[in-house]
Amino acid sequence: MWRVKSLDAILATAKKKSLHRSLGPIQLTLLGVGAIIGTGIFVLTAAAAQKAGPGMMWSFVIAGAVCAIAALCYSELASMLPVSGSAYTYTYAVMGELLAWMVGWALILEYAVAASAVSVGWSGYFLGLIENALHFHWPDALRSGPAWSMNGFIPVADFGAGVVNIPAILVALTVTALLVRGTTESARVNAILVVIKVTALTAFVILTLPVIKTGNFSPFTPNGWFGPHGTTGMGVVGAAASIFFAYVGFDAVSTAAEETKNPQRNVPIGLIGSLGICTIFYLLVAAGAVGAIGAQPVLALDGSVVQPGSAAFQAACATAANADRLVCSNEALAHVLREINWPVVGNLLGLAANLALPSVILMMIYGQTRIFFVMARDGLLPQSLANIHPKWKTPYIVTIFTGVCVAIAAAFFPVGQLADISNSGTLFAFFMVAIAVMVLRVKDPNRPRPFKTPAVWIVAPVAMVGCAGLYFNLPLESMLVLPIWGALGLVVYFAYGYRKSHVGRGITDEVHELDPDAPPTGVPGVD
Ligand SMILES: NC(=[NH2+])NCCC[C@H](N)C(=O)O
Repeated sequence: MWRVKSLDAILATAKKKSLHRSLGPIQLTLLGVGAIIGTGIFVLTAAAAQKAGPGMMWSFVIAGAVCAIAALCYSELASMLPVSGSAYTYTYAVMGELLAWMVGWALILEYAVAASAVSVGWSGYFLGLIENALHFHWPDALRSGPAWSMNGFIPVADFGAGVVNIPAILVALTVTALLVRGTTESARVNAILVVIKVTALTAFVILTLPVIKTGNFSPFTPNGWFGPHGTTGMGVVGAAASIFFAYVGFDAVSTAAEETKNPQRNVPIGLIGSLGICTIFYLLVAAGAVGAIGAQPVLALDGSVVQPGSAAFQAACATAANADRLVCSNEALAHVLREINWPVVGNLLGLAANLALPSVILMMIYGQTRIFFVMARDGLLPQSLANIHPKWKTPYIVTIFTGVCVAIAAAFFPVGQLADISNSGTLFAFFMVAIAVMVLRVKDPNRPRPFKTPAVWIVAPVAMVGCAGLYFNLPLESMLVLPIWGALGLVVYFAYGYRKSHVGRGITDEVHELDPDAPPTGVPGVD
C-alpha cells in the first residue's frame, strides 16, 4: 500500500499532449481570477459576517494568505507533473497508493460538495431574482432544505424552516444533463463570464463605498478571533475557514503551467496576481457590504451566539427585526444593493450571479468525474465507472451518479455547511501537497522543476500549519465529516482498491490523454 506510481510512468502517460507555451503573465492572472470568483463572495459573505461581524475583513486576508502559500507548493508539483488528477496524482507518485487514495477520496468530498454548495448559492440568487423582479412567490417549503442542529452527535432536521431546495436540485441536474451530452466550457464563454462577474462586483463596490457609515464597523470583532468559549468555527478565524472557499480555484493557474512561457517567472505572477486581485476585490466588497448596511451577527432568541444555517439561526432570522440583516440574506450582495435603493442594479447583480454560477457547478462536477476517471483508470475504483456513452462520448455513468449525489446534498443542506465540508477536503489535499513537495525535493532532487517553490523549507511547513489551522477552526460538525469520510474510504480501499490496483498488479497502464476512453479535456480550471 506504500507502492508508488513512478514519475516516469505518469509522465509517459502525459507525454502525448505537449502543449504550446503561449500564456503570458496577464492571461494567466485573468485565468486565475475567472476560476476563483464565484459563490464564495456572492453568497458566503453573509455566513462570514454571522461568524465574524465586520471583522470578516480580516478573515478574507487570512484565507487569501493561506491560499497564496499553498498555491506556491501546488505549483511546483503541477509544473513537474502536468497531468490530470492533480493532488491525487502527485501523492501517488510521491507518497504511495494509500495516501493517494485518501487524497482522491478527500477530493470527492471537495468537488462534489462544492458543486452542491454552489447549487444552493445559485438557488438563493434565483429566488431573490424571481421574487424581486417578477414578484413571483415560490412556496416556502420548497425554497430551502431543513435547518439542522446537533443533539450530541446526532444531527436533527427541523422541517419548519424548509423541506427541500427545489431550485438547487434543478440547477444541479440541468448541469449534469449538459455534461452527459458532452458540454464543456469554451475559453470564450469563460472570458465572457469573467467580465460579467468582475463588472457585477465593480458595480457593487462603486455603489456601496460612497454610502459607508463608519459606525457600521463597530464593534469590529463581536465574536472575537476564535468565537466565544464553547462555540466552534466562529470568530474571525472561523470565518476565514469558511471564506477560504472563495479563493479556491487558483489551481487553474498551476494546471496551465505547461502552457506558460517562462513558467518559473510567470506562474508565481499568475498565482499571486490572481489571488492578490481577488483579495483586494473581496476586501472592497466586504467593506462596502459592512459599511452600507452593517454586518453584526444575529443572536439566538436566548441571546447566544449562533452558527449560520443552524436551526437557532433560522429562528432568529425569521423575526421581523432581523429579516433585513446582511447575515440573514441568501443573496447577500443583491440584498445590500436593494437596501441602499438600487433595486434594479441589485436585480442585475442577481442575474449576473445566476449566469456565472452554473459554470462553477459545471467545472466542479466535471472535475469530480475526472478524478473518478483517473482513479478507475488506476484500478482503485471499478473500471465500469469509466464507461463511455456510445453516442455522446462522455463518462455518463459517473457523471449521472455524481450529479444525483450533488443534487441530493444541495436539496437538504444549507450553503455554509456544504462549503465548510468542501473546505475540509480541500485543506486536507493542500496539506498533503505541501508534504509531497518536500518529500520529492529529497527523493528526487535532480528532476527538472519548471517552477520551484521559493524558500520551500519555510513555505511548505507554513502552508501545512495554515491548512491545519483553518481546518481546526471549522465548526465541529463539518470537521468531523472528514475523518468519518476517511474511515469509509479506508474500508473501500482495503475491500477493493488494494487488490485491484494496477500498480499493485504490475500493470503499467499507458492510457493517454488522447485515447478514446479518456474523457474530453478543455475545461479551464479543472484537471
Ligand atoms: N475546488 C473548489 N472547492 N472550488 C469551489 C470554490 C469555487 C470558487 N472559489 C467560488 O467561490 O465559487
